[in-house]
Amino acid sequence: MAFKCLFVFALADHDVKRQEEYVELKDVFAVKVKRRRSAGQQTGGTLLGITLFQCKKKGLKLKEHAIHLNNLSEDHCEIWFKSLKEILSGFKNRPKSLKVFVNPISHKKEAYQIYLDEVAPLFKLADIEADVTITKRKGHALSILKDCSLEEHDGVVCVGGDGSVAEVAHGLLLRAQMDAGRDTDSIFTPVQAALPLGIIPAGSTNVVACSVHGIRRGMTAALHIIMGHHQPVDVCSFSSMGRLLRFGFSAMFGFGGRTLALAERHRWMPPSQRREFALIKTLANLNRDGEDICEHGSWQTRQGLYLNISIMAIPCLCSTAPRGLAPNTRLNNGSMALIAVGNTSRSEFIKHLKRYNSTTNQFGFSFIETQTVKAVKLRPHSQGRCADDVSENEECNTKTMPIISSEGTYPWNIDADLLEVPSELLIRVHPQLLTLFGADMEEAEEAPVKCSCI
Ligand SMILES: Nc1ncnc2c1ncn2[C@@H]1O[C@H](COP(=O)(O)OP(=O)(O)OP(=O)(O)O)[C@@H](O)[C@H]1O
Repeated sequence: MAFKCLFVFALADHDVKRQEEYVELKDVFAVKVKRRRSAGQQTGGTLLGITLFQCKKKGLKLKEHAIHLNNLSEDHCEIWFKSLKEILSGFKNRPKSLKVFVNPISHKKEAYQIYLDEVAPLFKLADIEADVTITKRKGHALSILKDCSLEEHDGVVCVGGDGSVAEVAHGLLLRAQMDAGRDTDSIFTPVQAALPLGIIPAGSTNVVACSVHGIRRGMTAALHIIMGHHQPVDVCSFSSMGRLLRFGFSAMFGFGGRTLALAERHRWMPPSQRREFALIKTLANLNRDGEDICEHGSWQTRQGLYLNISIMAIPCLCSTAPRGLAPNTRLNNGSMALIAVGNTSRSEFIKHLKRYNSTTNQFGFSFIETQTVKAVKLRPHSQGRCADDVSENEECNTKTMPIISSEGTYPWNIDADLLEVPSELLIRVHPQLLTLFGADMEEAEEAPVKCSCI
């Protein structure tokens, strides 16, 4: 639907010229009557015309752009305002009511401020009702999503980092299974989430937001929600002993799981410091886990010593891996990337890690195997493995250190969240199980490859 505007403007030499410009109404998300008011005046004021708010695209960024149409007639402005409002309210997928979860402790504790500064004013402009919960503890969003009435909402929004996004995505999907009467204590076929999920990135890595928006920007994320841009994504389910543990987007076992477990045990440290500490210490104590990996299809089996195993349903873009932790998968190609890093020397492993930051293929090593899979069963083997919190000077002795943690479980890093799993884990991909508010990254231009760390 194209909306034709005629602008008349005065040039510097006072020569008046006419110039025609077009605005497509599908790019407009709000309309307001414009009035001049004195300071403190809440109502009334001198009519100036109407203002259209357009969503403009520049590369991967979305920006708000105001177009003022001057008209001093109350009657004309009222007709225009009402007609435009009616057209805008007819656009499919644009939410009118949202359930919003804000994690106040994400990253530098700035999630609520990001919401207030960058998101809430745009929601207000677009006449979107937002029911905001500031989460009080881990699991708070999940417990609300299990019980609350979702009928009056058109979407759920999470303002936070990957841990928060994973919790809200899991909550939405779990709720859908409960509503559909699925038995999650069995290997079941899950149903899709009832509502789309919007992500306002406010964490430290934001891999889900970056994978679905291409960039980390509150305004872009908010405008994708307001405009109702839908992006279906594949989701994994993680089950052990026939029971669903959770839904998620990515999992790491071995180096990735152990680094997170160690970081979690040093929660008292500032976030970036504890991540760096855990990374260095796990590298220093680098050891190999014995694993069986069965891939789906004809269930191919691999058995051996591995340093790390990653299974990812989405590319997992972030600033430290601008092409993604799993550049060989897509948001909704119905499969997962399995990346198995076999036994090698510490220096070769570090070379592989460093390549995530560069444009060189991080998987171009003889000790790495990548596969495209629909399901994976991973069974860790009880053989020499170091505990991660050996003291700084203590040598790691694989003969005496316990294979599994004191709780008798193996640490998995599932969407940056630590999950202790007692035995074999079954990971299945479920095509397009969740809809996110975001760009179609297949159509979007490639994000520039920049690197900074490791
Ligand atoms: N009020 C709260 N106090 C403590 N933990 C909370 C609270 N609200 C939510 N959480 C939990 O905090 C965890 C981490 O949050 P989040 O992922 O948003 O931040 P982050 O760790 O800084 O970011 P990233 O995961 O991108 O590194 C989540 O698992 C979430 O469940």
